Parts: sequence; structure tokens; C-alpha cells
Amino acid sequence: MKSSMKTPDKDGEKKADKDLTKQVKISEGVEQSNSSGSSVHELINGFNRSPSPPAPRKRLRTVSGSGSKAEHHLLTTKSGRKIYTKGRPPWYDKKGNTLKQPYVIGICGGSASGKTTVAEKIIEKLEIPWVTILSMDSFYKVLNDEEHKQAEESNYNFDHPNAFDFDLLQETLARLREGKSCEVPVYDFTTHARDHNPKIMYGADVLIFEGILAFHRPEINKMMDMKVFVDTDGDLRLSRRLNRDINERARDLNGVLEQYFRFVKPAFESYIAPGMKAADIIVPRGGENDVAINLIVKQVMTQLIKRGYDQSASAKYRQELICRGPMVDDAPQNLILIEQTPQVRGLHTFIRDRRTKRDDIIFYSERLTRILIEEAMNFMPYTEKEIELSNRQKEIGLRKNTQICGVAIMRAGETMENSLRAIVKDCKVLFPKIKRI
Ligand SMILES: Nc1ncnc2c1ncn2[C@@H]1O[C@H](COP(=O)(O)OP(=O)(O)O)[C@@H](O)[C@H]1O
Ligand SMILES: Nc1ccn([C@@H]2O[C@H](COP(=O)(O)O)[C@@H](O)[C@H]2O)c(=O)n1
Repeated sequence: MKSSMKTPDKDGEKKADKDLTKQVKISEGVEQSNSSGSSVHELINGFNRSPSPPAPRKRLRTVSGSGSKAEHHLLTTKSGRKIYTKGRPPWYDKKGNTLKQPYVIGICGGSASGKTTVAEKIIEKLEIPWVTILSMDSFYKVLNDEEHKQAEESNYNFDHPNAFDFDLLQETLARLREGKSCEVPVYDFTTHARDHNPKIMYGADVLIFEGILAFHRPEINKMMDMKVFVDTDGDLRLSRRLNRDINERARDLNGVLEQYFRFVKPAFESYIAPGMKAADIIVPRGGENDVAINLIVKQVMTQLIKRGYDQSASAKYRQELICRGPMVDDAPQNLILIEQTPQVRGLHTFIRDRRTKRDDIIFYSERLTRILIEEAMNFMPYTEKEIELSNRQKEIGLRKNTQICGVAIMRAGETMENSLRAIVKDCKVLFPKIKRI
């Protein structure tokens, strides 16, 4: 979107006024409300939860990293809906081309301004199946011992552009835009380090990239179809950050304040706020600005449709496959079909039913792949093995051959990973096409 558009704030269109009046009314006579509509009670509530003196650092090891808000790529929205945010495993058309580029939304704003909340609300309202959230946190540089010590003492500047690996970020975003898969580091704010296990991400119909310096590098800005700046009052950002860092990021009050005034606030003024100039849309007040979020969602949907996004396309393709009927007759000789037991049919019924919810499909698919892998285990090489029973009698059993056995899975292999690991103790899963980061 090229034209710059400021979304309605307090003085905006009538609807915004109406919403604001509603907000004020809700606050009136209940508790004191600040300019953003958030109550003072809300702001101090978090501190009450965290007793003074603060809990020891490592005890509060709630994972609060770049993957935490959508842990295992499953985002549970405030309304309880579960959304899969890993993106879409690469699909190819009949000519071997990957499908269209994702629509990229960049979300920039100060720390605790509500970037993630806005991103989640956009996703929730869009109601499209393939979405990805990429967070800048994943691209914090790995610290050396000295820097790590400084971070522990709240004396490391995580808000300066030098704290991020922008080259890696640019490369990752470029790959995701091409619909390719990537291994993305998961950041742990409690240890200032990356988790051992990165997460695998794919392109999607919509890709949201959020971070404090999301608009810092012009080459990255060029990859965005829409740039949104979340503009939340500084005092509110500080109070939310205190709440969050103490309760979720294992920090103490003094440390948060020291870091804030030494690094966070100056960096906001020098590097983050100038990002507003690059923005197409400015969202005052963040996640509670439903008028702005609805406008963004409407614009994204319009653009997706212009690009040929068709929600019913996958349903049409499935129907085509059903009409073609089973391909058992002309199947190759070495194709083995799973026995159609009542259990297998029951699982298929869940998976094929158009009313089945997304997380249920994931659950029942995993059960089905377990059956598939159990069956596949019968084709592994086994050798006889003599064992001794508890009554000292001997018995000849079977042990899996110790030789390495490689199995190539052409499509949807990753969806089988959990089941495979649950059944084969010593398996190694390789993703040959994935770019290692
Ligand atoms: N409208 C709101 N009212 C109350 N708390 C909020 C609101 N928006 C965000 N928060 C809280 O503030 C913190 C930061 O919000 P988040 O969306 O994660 O911001 P960011 O991604 O910019 O750091 C979180 O703890 C979140 O729960
Ligand atoms: N080890 C770290 C890394 C980053 N931070 C702070 O996080 C802020 C960015 O995250 P938001 O969710 O608030 O956008 C940033 O302001 C860093 O100061 C940290 O404290 N420790």
C-alpha cells in the first residue's frame, strides 16, 4: 500500500468517537482511567501478582521468547480460538512452482506498545488459514561472556540496532516471502540467549513481521506490503513493560527501570520513533484500537483478493480429488495400503469433515500418522535376538537391525515428526531443503 494513511484516533470518524465514548463510559465510576482507556487498576495489578522482593531470577522461567506467544506455532486468541501460525509448508503447482508470495505486514513500535497484541488481533480477524508471525526477537545476536554479564546487570543495550543480526533477518524474510522454509531461532528473554531448538517456519498467505526496529533497514522495508506503527503512550509502555518483565521475563524492578532509562527510552527516541515516517498506518493506543485494526484487516483482505487469493480454492481441489475416486486399481505393486479398520475410518471421518476444527484436525492427523508409522515399522530390517526371560528360560525374539535405515518422505513429512519420535527412539529427522541459520 503506497498512500500514507493515519487511522482514526480520538478526533477521527464518528465510529471511533462512538467507541471512545463507550470506553470512557465503561471506565466511569468504576476506576480511574488513563488516556489509553486502560485502568490504573490494570497497570498496578501485575505488581500485586509479583510479591516484593521480586522472585529469584531462574525460578520464574516462564518461557518468554520469540516463540512464546505462539508456543509451538499454536496461537490461542483471547476468544479461545486456536490459530496455527507456522505458515504453510511449501506447496507446488503442477509445474513445480511454489504458490504466490505472502502479503507482508510490518509492525513497528516501542517496547510493550502492543505490537504482538495488534498482530494477533489482525490474524484473528483475518480468518485465513495460512499465517506466520516473525518476531525481531529471533534475531538478537548471540552474546559473548562479557556481554552476557552486562545483560545480567541490565547494562547491555538491547535496543540499539547493533544488537540485531539484520543480515540474517533480511535473508530469512526473503526466503519466507519466496514460500521457502527456514529454521528461525527461538529467543529466551530470561537467559538472554537462543533456545537449543530453533523453530521451522514457512511462507504463508499473510506474514506478519514485528519488532522494535522493524522499519530500521530500508531494504527490509521494501519487502513489506503494509507498514503499521503502533503508537502507545510512553508512560503506559513503561508500566506494561514493568509488569511483563517482572512477571514473565524474570527481571526485578530496579533492573527494568535502570535498563529503561539508560537504553530503552533513548533508543526509542533515536531509532524507533523515526520509523513512524516509514509507516503507512499509525495505530494510536495499540491493541485496543479496534477501528484501526478493522481497517487494516479490510485492506489486507482487499489486497489478497486482488492477488488472486481464493478461500474456496483448496476446497475445490479436494472435491476434484474425491471425484477422481480411489486410485487403488492402477497403483504400483509396492504400494501398501493401511487396513481400513473402523479406527482408521473414524480418524479419516474427523479429518475430512468440513466442520472439524483446525486443532482437532492436527490431533487426529497425528493419531493417523502413528498408525502409519507403526505399520511402516513392520518393513524395517529385523534380526533374531536371543533373550533371557525372568524365569531364566531363553527365547528368540526380534531386534531392529542396527544398520542405519533411511526413509524419504516426499510430502508432509514434518507433520509426521511427532509420531515418528514417539515410536522410533533413535531417529534423526533431516530437512534437506531447509536453510540452516
Ligand atoms: N490494551 C492492553 N491492555 C492491557 N495490557 C496490554 C494491552 N496491550 C498489551 N498489553 C500488555 O502489555 C504487554 C506488552 O504487549 P505486547 O502486545 O506484547 O507488546 P509488544 O509486542 O509491543 O512488546 C503484554 O504483557 C500485554 O499483555
Ligand atoms: N535479552 C533481552 C532482549 C531484549 N530485551 C528488551 O526487549 C525489548 C523488545 O521486546 P518487545 O517485546 O518489548 O518489543 C527491547 O526493548 C529490549 O530492551 C531485554 O530486556 N532483554
